[in-house]
Amino acid sequence: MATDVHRPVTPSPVSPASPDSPDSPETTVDAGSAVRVEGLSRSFDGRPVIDNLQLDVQPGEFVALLGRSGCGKSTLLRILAGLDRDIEGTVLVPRRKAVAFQAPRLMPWKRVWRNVLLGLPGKPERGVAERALEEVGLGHRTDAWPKTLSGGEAQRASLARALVREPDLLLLDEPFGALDALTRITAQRLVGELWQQRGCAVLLVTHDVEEAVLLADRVLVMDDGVIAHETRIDLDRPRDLTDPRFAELRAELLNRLGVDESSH
Ligand SMILES: Nc1ncnc2c1ncn2[C@@H]1O[C@H](COP(=O)(O)OP(=O)(O)OP(=O)(O)O)[C@@H](O)[C@H]1O
Repeated sequence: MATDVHRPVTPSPVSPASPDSPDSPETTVDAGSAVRVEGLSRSFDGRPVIDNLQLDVQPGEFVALLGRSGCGKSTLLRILAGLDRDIEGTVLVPRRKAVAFQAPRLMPWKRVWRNVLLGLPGKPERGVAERALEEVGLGHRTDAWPKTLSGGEAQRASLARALVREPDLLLLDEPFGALDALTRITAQRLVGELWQQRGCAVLLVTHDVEEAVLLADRVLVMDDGVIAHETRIDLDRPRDLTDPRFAELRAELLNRLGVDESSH
């Protein structure tokens, strides 16, 4: 079980008053959490999108985040990634974190391996990128230009770029959203395997209830600016989509999301 794999986590705060800094007095969260969010609020133009939200993610835990469009999932993810600091409340995350978005965001003028190393501190060697690309099954495209990659390959390159950071927390914002159904299944399987091998915590934002039940230890539903519901996925891995319990959990979550299954 991946939850047995616990990496040491050095939580670091993300807040307006204290950007990532080991000296911050807010670095007092116990190392038993990969993410700790307390009283988080974020407004846009006076309209609260996140409103006094609490969240805890354990080291090595795979958490999926569902919620209707516009409920604030990506906003929460961006805050956890440290990309949005205009917040109230406390956010503690490990220093080693990485994010992958729905759009792979590769620099077209850099070869794939250089994209993978982009933004890494120091002078990482090509071999670091090669190993990560091998891990995601893209070793044969190390020297390719991004524009020659398929959608699925570009998404793998984006994942490799996240993995070279050796994250304790991997933040995924609908990483499979733009992929065709078959490529998506392969990519989901890959993420599940990488997570089990790496033992990092994952927070996956998705619209796909089945994907959430397939991959996550725990599925959260966001509504009205808070985590309104959570479902623990008590299924062994690898998960069997034909298991009646799988269907039950899927139905429960669809119900929470206000989706009528009969019209699905
Ligand atoms: N920079 C911004 N300025 C103003 N409003 C914003 C900004 N970013 C997000 N919002 C608003 O905040 C709300 C939440 O957006 P967010 O992208 O977090 O939703 P989401 O749940 O990820 O949606 P989706 O599932 O459609 O991707 C939306 O109403 C959006 O318009």
